[in-house]
Amino acid sequence: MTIHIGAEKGEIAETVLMPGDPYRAKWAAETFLQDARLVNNVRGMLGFTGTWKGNPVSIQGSGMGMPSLSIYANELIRDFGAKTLIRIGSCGGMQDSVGIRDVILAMTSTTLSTPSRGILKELNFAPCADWGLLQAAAQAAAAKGTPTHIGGIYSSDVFYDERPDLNEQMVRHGILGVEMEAAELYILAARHNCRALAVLTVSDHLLTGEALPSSERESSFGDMVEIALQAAFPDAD
Ligand SMILES: O=P(O)(O)O[C@H]1O[C@H](CO)[C@@H](O)[C@H]1O
Ligand SMILES: O=c1cc[nH]c(=O)[nH]1
Repeated sequence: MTIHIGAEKGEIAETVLMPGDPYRAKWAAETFLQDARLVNNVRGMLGFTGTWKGNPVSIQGSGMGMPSLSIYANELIRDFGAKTLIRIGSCGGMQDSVGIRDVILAMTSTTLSTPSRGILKELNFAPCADWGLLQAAAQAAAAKGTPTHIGGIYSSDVFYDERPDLNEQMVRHGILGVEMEAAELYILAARHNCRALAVLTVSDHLLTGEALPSSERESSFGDMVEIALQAAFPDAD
């Protein structure tokens, strides 16, 4: 048990999927896991543990933004022994070629800052996904036929952005989408010798203004969850 996660030692699996939305955690656990049970409800940041094709899996909400993600990822890694952390998030599309409901696999993430800036100082550290997870997720997405894009994303500290010039530069430099957690997840995984990946579903589009309602962001992104599970356990059948 930690300050933010009420599970007992051993109740969290080594593989953890991390949506920002705790209700997406509940939906994903109830939809995709066998024998899923609630292991955390501190602050309503729901966490569940069950199995997928016989493999233990936890699904723990991270909250929104890198400071919140950092709390949960730190405790999952340092106190509960998590080794593989896969974000299952929503994002805003930033390229014409990226459509609503498409999946983005984040190879790397650009930021203005992260909670790790205090220790990285002047370094422009390049947060990157675990190659094995990325490769397995790409294969899983191709096998499903899900429209999928692989490349760089932008992890922003703000949802309501007042710097359109920054978004313009992201678009110009080929960034596929914007979300708010992946960069710090990748940095923490690197620091603690864990594996991390962000599998994202495009919920809205910065260029077209299209947007899905919150109900769909909570419980309709099944391809993303299956791709994440298959990436974690590529040999499962
Ligand atoms: O849908 P989730 O996983 O929360 O991800 C995205 O949605 C939230 C903003 O609405 C931010 O957390 C952003 O990263
Ligand atoms: O962080 C996010 C998530 C979804 N859509 C956005 O525009 N930003």
